[in-house]
Amino acid sequence: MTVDPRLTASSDPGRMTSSRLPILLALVFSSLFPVFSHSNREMWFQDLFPPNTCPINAKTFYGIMFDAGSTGTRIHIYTFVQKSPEILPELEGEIFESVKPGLSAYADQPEKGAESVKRLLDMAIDAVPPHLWKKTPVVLKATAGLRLLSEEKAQALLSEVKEVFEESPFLVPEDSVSIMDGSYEGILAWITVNFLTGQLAGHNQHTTGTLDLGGASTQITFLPRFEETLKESPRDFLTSFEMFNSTYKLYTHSYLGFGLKAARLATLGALNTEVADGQMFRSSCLPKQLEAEWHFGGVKYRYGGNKEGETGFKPCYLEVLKVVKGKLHQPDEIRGSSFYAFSYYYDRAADTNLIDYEQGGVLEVRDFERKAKEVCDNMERFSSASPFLCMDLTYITALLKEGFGFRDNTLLQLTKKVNNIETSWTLGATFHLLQSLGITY
Ligand SMILES: Nc1nc2c(ncn2[C@@H]2O[C@H](COP(=O)(O)OP(=O)(O)O)[C@@H](O)[C@H]2O)c(=O)[nH]1
Ligand SMILES: [Ca+2]
Repeated sequence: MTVDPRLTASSDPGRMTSSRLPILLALVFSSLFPVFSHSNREMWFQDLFPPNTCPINAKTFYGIMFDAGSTGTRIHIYTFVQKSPEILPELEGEIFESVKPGLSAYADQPEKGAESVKRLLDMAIDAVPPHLWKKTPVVLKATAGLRLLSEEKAQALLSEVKEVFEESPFLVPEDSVSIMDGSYEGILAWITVNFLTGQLAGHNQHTTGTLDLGGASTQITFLPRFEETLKESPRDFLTSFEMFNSTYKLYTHSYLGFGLKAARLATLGALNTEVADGQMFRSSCLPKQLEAEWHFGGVKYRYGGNKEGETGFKPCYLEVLKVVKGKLHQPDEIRGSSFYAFSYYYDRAADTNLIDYEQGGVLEVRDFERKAKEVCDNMERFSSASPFLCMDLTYITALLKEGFGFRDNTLLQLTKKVNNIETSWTLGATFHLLQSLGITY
């Protein structure tokens, strides 16, 4: 088990990152927790402090959310602070840590998988003060990696994790360990991003759509502005979701098997096939002389370059096109909009210096294509980073253009953190959890 440096490099593991969004949170919590309790536990030394600064009145509460992704497991420990009964709570910060590989890699050793969760949960023991353990909910939601496993193997992993939770001192709600429905993954990430950018406060909302590219699945979510989109979209792509006293009618879909790593297998012709012993999968998107092995979802694959045949962007694009062309719904409305994009969109853009690793940045769709051409047509120069770099960039280009139907000049805001909080569905999920438990002081 190793710590994923890309996820932790900027997140300063184990240390609290602070993000105060008082006005926004005031609005959020007033609707999240409509019955607001006004405590009157007065202390003799309250008079020594100016109003609202008395430390004894500051109440802190926590929410622990695990993201069991296909490539790694992550813990997000959120802290909320209510400084006085008169002021509404603030999102104080997040502690974030991750481990690799993901739970699905332990399909045949569920106890070992649960152990990786336990190690992360130990961080929460240190982060949350003992007197709040019992009031702090802990939840794990698994995504595409577990969706792709057999029901039996997935359940074995989930029940081992449940045991770890039950042995912990935290509050374990019903259904605390589960596989999340793909549509929630998109909705909750959309809630996180639009909450962190302040778009969910007030009525004049200019929300932004979100694009998440995981290892095994990919999500697109936005708030449709045109009647046409509502009429033309498949019914199961439209979901009503209530949060912060508003109802959002969102367009969202999770495409299973279209995550970056699943797409590698699909391009190699190895997805959903019985892999024969010693079978070799070749692609024009890989360096000519390459021959190697790759483990994904508990299966070993042998792959390599087109020794004799063509390599480079053109043949690679044609290969990748087969994976996406005609497979995704293309809502007209998104062609002219801009989107927030994170996860592997961010990682690959940062790997190739299209954006700064810490700051992120704004790109056009065509920037990914330009970079894909540069890498694929000079494979020797780039293959030391990852032999899959050409395939990944070409897939991202094809997914955006031919899959979703974005224009060359569609703007993508590549973001890993907003106000020091990870742009992950986990914050949206924590709001939902706190709302359902009615946790408030
Ligand atoms: N910065 C950041 N990146 C994340 C987080 N969660 C997942 N990722 C990224 O998501 C990608 C992997 O997707 P993963 O969640 O394992 O696969 P999925 O199960 O298909 O969604 C990688 O690019 C990770 O860096 C997070 O909380 N913060
Ligand atoms: Ca994910």
